[in-house]
Amino acid sequence: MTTRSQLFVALDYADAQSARQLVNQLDPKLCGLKVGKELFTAAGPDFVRELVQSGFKVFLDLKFHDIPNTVAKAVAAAADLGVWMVNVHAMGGRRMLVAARDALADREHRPLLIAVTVLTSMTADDLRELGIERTPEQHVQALAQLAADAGLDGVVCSAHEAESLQQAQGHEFILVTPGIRPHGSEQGDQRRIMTPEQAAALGIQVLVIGRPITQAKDPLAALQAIQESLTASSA
Ligand SMILES: O=C(O)c1cc(=O)[nH]c(=O)n1[C@@H]1O[C@H](COP(=O)(O)O)[C@@H](O)[C@H]1O
Repeated sequence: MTTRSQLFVALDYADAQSARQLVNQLDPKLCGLKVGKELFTAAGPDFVRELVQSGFKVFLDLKFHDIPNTVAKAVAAAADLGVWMVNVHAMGGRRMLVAARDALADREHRPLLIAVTVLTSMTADDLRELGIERTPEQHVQALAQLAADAGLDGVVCSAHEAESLQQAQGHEFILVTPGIRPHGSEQGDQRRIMTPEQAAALGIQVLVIGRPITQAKDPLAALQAIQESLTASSA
């Protein structure tokens, strides 16, 4: 293998000002930035443009899940913001995924298009309650196959599913794994978790980490410590 994993910090802050306090200390060479539902709802597209203009790779994590026409228009609007990656829910189904892919085709700037499979906060029991009898691993596999068939660039999954997905889809298919928890950090609402070192050793392309950095006393030091441990473990 191994692809060097890129670290994306989940900027799950209540407003642009709080996010800026961390971003202003960061260098685009150190990490990418993920803007999710909380910050986007509060700070809007202008803040996303600001991050893009500062040179950061931005993952716009709005997990679009709607009828095909609506999702196609939404991913096109995301592309107009200049983001590096955007995601949709694989559970939106094949026609929605294909509509999203087609909306980005032939664009001068085409963000990577990634499908969320089974949220990293979910367990087999949660799936069963929804009437899904597959294990998370089986359901992730099936949804990843759907995403690959629809021509998407990769999936969001937990690091636990990485090896089986790499076997099924090859190493070009992009794996984005949240639920990353440095040793000793709090699990919170995440369920299918792994340490950054273990996830990086699997050759996962994008590791998403939020609270272990953003809730740390010194977020920059927490991020640097993770980066250093990744460098040390890959040496
Ligand atoms: O698409 C995502 O980014 C995502 C998918 C998923 O299955 N699980 C998941 O945690 N996320 C996001 O990844 C981030 C994880 O943050 P922490 O749990 O604080 O590290 C959050 O912003 C979530 O919204």
